[in-house]
Amino acid sequence: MTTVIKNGTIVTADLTYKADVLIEGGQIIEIGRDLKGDEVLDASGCYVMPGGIDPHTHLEMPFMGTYSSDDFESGTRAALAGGTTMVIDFALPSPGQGLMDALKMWDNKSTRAHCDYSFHMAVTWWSEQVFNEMKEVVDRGINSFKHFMAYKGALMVNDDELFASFKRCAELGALPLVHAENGDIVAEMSAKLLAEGNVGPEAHAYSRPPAVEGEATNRAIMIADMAGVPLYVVHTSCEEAHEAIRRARMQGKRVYGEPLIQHLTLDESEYFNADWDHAARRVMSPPFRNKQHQDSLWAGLASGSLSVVATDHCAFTTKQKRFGVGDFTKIPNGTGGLEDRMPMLWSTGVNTGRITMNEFVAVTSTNIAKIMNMYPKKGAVLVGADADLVVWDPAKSKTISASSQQSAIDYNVFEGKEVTGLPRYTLSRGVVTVEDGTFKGREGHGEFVARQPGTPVGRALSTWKELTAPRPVSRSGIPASGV
Ligand SMILES: NC(=O)NCCC(=O)O
Ligand SMILES: [Zn+2]
Ligand SMILES: [Zn+2]
Repeated sequence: MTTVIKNGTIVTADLTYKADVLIEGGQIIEIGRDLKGDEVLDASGCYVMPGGIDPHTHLEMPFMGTYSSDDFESGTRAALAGGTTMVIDFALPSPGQGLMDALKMWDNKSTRAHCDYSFHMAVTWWSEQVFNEMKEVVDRGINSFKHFMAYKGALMVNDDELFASFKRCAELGALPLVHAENGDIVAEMSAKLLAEGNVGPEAHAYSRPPAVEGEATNRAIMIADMAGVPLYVVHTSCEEAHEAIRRARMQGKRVYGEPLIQHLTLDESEYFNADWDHAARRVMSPPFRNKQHQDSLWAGLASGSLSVVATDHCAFTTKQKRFGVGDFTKIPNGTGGLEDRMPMLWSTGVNTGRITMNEFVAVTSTNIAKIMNMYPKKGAVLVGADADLVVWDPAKSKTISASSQQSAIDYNVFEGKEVTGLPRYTLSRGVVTVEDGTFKGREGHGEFVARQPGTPVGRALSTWKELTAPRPVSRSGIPASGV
């Protein structure tokens, strides 16, 4: 059985051209003019693009005394509805728990996925066991390790642990990721704010100013440089963090920055809303920033100093958010966005001229596939690639509303936003999962995507670090040992 996508314009990270796409066995088998297939999908007036890849989700994650409410079923359903065909979720060992043990838990949760998925492994504590298990994790096809520099007393790791883990990543050809906020300072500022009676959700933003993120981002970059490993900074939200990434990249350091669609399009005024629920629903770390920071992030996407756009989808219901009434530090941190990332970025980025269509494909899919080492299986419209595709109708509009969303939560942080640019079809390995807003996917269709260690960039950096490593100077006459 073959499927052909006809009459569309293919848009990749570097090309825009008219051609049909023929699919068989879940893969693209031919790209050309006047192709024929058993099933025909009409893409007239549409762009045919690699499906989105969200490199940062937390589905059914235990966090702050509860679990995020979207699991692999509702989360990946939401993803496909918005044109995202793959997610990379975080396997999160609790401190003291083995990595392989945590991985088993994530293997179990993910059996319900509608679309393909992969995992990052979090390093939430450090020991010989963690050191050893990192190799087993890599052998299982997980080549990226996340470190929290925030959430003191819970997930946070210190600089010595970061350095040890980053060096291990370098040895294994893996990529370290960081949540870059100075957790010590956040803890102290939070305690002071609470003591002064600043208990509402707005105090969450006061407790995590841009300097907290800029400092940690710069520190992580320098530690990664000393460990000789590339670095991926998740949810880059402000100029201070972007500035550290930009400077590092201009110095030749291999650093990637990941803004979220939330930080690009929503600002700190949300926290000053008179409705407690409205503000608390938007509590996430780092918090939303002002317009100047948003402009910085957009400029980073246009200039290439920031590499990808994610969601950090970690959705809590209003009831869960209310755990923090009277104490903002107890509001579960996180927001949703899986269904809205692609339409929101297209509407606020491509339709406004802030980024091109090709840049859109790069930051939502292709760059992610390359950085995470699964290109061109994912993130490409090429013969042999998986047929994870979105047929994108640039004229189709809707108003975002919780009442019509796939996510399990009872609100949407983008409520009321008008978007123009939506999927006509979303295909997961050749199977139509969404057609004109109707979900047709199948629970359990999603497969784990193994990612090998050793990206070209990681290998180049290792070669350079080895070439420039400190070496003893050989001198005649004086024995090196001093004897
Ligand atoms: N970002 C956030 O507030 N929640 C999810 C966990 C994390 O990524 O820090
Ligand atoms: Zn984080
Ligand atoms: Zn996250």
